[in-house]
Amino acid sequence: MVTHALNLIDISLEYPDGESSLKALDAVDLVVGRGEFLSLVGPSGSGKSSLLAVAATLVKPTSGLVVIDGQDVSALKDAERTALRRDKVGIIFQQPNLLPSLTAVEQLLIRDHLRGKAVHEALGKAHELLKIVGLAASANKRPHQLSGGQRQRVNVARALMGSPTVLLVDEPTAALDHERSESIVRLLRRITDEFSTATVMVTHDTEFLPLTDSVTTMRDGRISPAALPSALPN
Ligand SMILES: Nc1ncnc2c1ncn2[C@@H]1O[C@H](COP(=O)(O)OP(=O)(O)OP(=O)(O)O)[C@@H](O)[C@H]1O
Repeated sequence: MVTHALNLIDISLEYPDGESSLKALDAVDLVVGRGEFLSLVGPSGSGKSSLLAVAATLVKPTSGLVVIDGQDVSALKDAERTALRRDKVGIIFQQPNLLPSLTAVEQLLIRDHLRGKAVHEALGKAHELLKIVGLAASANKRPHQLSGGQRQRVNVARALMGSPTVLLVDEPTAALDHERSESIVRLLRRITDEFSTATVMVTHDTEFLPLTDSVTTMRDGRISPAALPSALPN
């Protein structure tokens, strides 16, 4: 049996809303394999960020299964889920959220440092990743010395430090101009190919969709039927 990197099965997510509840996700199924780059589009409020949060194991679904690398996340204790997230999931948010006082390479090392791991082990990897994202010459620069696009590249490199199987990306180009946006999406394409990550990118930039392998459309908390292959014209 093929194990998919990310498998969401019949996921529903309800948020309390006064007396009743709001269904942010409604019976969503999603499968992403290693080396696959999927883009997630849909109107504001359709559930894209909620879906990423559930896939990232940051939010527990009301019902349904999240399976990462063959492991059913709902069966895990809190500490085990945190460990799975750390080891298997890379998350790239819209805003890089870099620490102002740290250099680019230190941004990549801080996680291992906080976990009490010897930083010298990670140093080689951090420099290698900065090279991959095109920042070899900027390893010792602090965020204010970097452009918006360069900061987002540090963000991408940082997400790769844990060698994730699943890479979840929430609107990585929202704060960037056209040229920098395209180069970030091209970088995510290259990373997906080179590291065989299962990459899911929420985006409003429809012009970059051809750089991804497939497009999934959400509407009112559901995967829109138009995005299903069976609904496409023959
Ligand atoms: N923490 C929360 N508590 C209550 N309702 C929420 C919460 N987060 C999201 N929602 C609601 O869930 C629905 C889906 O929101 P979500 O942020 O997932 O949509 P989205 O497609 O990512 O939107 P956008 O493109 O604007 O970021 C919306 O109706 C939203 O108001």
